[in-house]
Amino acid sequence: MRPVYLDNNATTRTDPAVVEAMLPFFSEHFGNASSTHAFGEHVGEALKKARKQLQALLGAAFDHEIIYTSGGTEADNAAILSALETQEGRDEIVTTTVEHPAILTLVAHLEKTRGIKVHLIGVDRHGRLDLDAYAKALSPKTALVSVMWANNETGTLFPVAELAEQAKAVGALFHTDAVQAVGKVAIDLKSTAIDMLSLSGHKLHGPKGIGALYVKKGVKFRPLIRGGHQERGRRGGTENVPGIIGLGAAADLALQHMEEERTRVKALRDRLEQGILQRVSNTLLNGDGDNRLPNTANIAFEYLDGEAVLHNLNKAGVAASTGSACTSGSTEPSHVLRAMNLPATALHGALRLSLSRENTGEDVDRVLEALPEIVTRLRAMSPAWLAREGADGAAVASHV
Ligand SMILES: Cc1ncc(COP(=O)(O)O)c(C=O)c1O
Repeated sequence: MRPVYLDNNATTRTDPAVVEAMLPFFSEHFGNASSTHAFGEHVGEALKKARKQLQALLGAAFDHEIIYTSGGTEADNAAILSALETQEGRDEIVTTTVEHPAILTLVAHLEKTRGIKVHLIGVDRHGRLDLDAYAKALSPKTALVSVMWANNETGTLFPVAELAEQAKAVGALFHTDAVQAVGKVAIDLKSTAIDMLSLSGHKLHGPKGIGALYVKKGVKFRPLIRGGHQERGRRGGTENVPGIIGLGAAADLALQHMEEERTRVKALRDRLEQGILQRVSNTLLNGDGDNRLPNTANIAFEYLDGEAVLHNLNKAGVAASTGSACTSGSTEPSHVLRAMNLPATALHGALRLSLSRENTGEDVDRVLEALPEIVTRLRAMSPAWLAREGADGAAVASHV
């Protein structure tokens, strides 16, 4: 049976059209864009086109606002470290408890090694940001605010445009990790106060190992990687030409399909989610019901271990995740779900199903067929579930 892939927030399949666009740049057009001969010139032209394609997806005012990086993690690191250098006299960072480790690991390191004060803003039960705490944390000492556009585990969207306005009012720079949002939601950076934005090719059907940092015109930037004059001196090193061409092609496809795919994928996701919630008892939907990426469903099965559900789903030919790819395999509950204060009964039982434009109604049917039976079987073997049934039975008996 054809495997069903529902782990698109971890990574997506590179679109065949993207691969096709990249291929000539490994062999036929192998030149270095810095070279002045014909081999290099052709590459230079192709890179310019790719930059325009990404600019269009982001709604950036200028194509030189884009700096290519090796992915989302590098873009996040470059943004934070640059802001600390350029924002003289300011030594505080405001971010959230639910960021990706690409942000959280770095800010913890900066706190420890450089004495930077980090304000971690919390979220509520539905993953919504504590806006009062955010407003209170901002001050003339804030160098940078970094708040993700969309959460990788729950898909919850943060109101980044408004948050950026508030940051601007205190003179802080505003960065957003939009790795999960780019290609899935409409973005028009020229109409926002967002100063910097990170993205990653492999989350939007582009290749792995390529990403970008958008830096608004006029915002000072200090390179993370110093070297040659590539990227206008803002990121040294010979360009990953096939990767950049692939990212451009992926951006172009995302823009072409976004409207139509967003509606179709959301309808599939909603049917999947509702189907699970109706068929399986003691399930919790994690994340902001309305304000969410159209492709992400995060559901916790009480009294179960998400890893066991995942393992059984894998055996049924369905690939999904229990949380972020970087932390799966560890038995620790996700930091995002912990920050959301999930009940202890559900904390270990989360399953993330993330769709893409490649999924079909048949994929949804396959999960809806397999999952309820898996949960019933695992619960029948779960001491916690059986103890709960006993406890509920006792409660009903005493009530009667
Ligand atoms: C929200 C978020 N930020 C950053 C990253 C890291 O991106 P990359 O894999 O390109 O380094 C990821 C990838 O999982 C992500 O989901």
